[in-house]
Amino acid sequence: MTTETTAPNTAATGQAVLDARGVTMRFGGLTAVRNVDLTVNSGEIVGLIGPNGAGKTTFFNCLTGLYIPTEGEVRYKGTVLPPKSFKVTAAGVARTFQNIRLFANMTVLENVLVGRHTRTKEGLWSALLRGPGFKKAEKASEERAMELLEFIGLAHKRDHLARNLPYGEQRKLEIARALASEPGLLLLDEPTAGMNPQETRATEELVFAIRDQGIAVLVIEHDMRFIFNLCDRVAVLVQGEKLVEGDSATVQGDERVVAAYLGEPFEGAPGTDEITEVSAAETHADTTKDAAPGKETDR
Ligand SMILES: Nc1ncnc2c1ncn2[C@@H]1O[C@H](COP(=O)(O)OP(=O)(O)OP(=O)(O)O)[C@@H](O)[C@H]1O
Repeated sequence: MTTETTAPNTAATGQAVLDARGVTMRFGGLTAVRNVDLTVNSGEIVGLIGPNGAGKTTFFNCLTGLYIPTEGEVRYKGTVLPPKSFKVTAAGVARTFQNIRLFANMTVLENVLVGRHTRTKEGLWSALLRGPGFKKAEKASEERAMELLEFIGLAHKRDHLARNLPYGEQRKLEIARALASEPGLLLLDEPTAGMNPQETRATEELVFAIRDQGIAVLVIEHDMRFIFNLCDRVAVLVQGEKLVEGDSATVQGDERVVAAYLGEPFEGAPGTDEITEVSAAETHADTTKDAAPGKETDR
């Protein structure tokens, strides 16, 4: 695989913005995420990759308060995040979803304004009475929303209904809505899914521009070219466990990553201990059966 580093990271990387420690998420008997540590520092773009069902989205959900992890702790700028998604957003962590979740019958501008609700202080009465405080806040919010629409290149479509936008623009609008909450960390879940190569390239530039504005980014994506071009660091999840973490070259050169994607067994693979135990138990059961008196021979 070729990698071109199109936009080297000139932003200063530093303090941990996100610090997830020992995150485990179980659903009944299934451990979807097991003891995962991950740090994202200021100025960084970090990628999270892994085969289907590896636990990437579940991990995102643990970071953003949609799930309360069975074990582990998630800190944003040193403070443990509350287990409620709107509080996580208010704290400074915004996200987009794998499946677009726009308000289809609202305009482009209205969708971005919705994203600002965690940043407006005007109360219910002020909003209902549309008093001077509310009007001032509303004007400021609209100005900021328009700035964001300029930033993502959709200002000219402010009054279009979200449902009428082409797919790639809907994805961009989701990003603008997430940015409207003025996050310090943006989590993107498959931002280029369904995009053509030009749209993917434009998204790459957009993510670099977001990083250059001082927002750290954690991104899940299946498009490896996109990930390896974009990210300062990449973590690989396999069967809920972090297998490898490093810069793009390290991860691309790791045979275990290739093997995990191809579904080939490798030494130390997550789940290997369990598989070995089950095979040993099966062999033991077969041996016992073979040795048992009265065993029928194959005919
Ligand atoms: N709410 C849930 N209840 C039960 N099992 C779940 C739940 N959410 C996810 N899982 C299971 O957890 C595992 C990890 O799923 P997850 O969606 O996090 O993987 P993923 O890496 O994001 O996959 P993909 O790349 O296909 O989106 C899967 O086995 C999935 O079936």
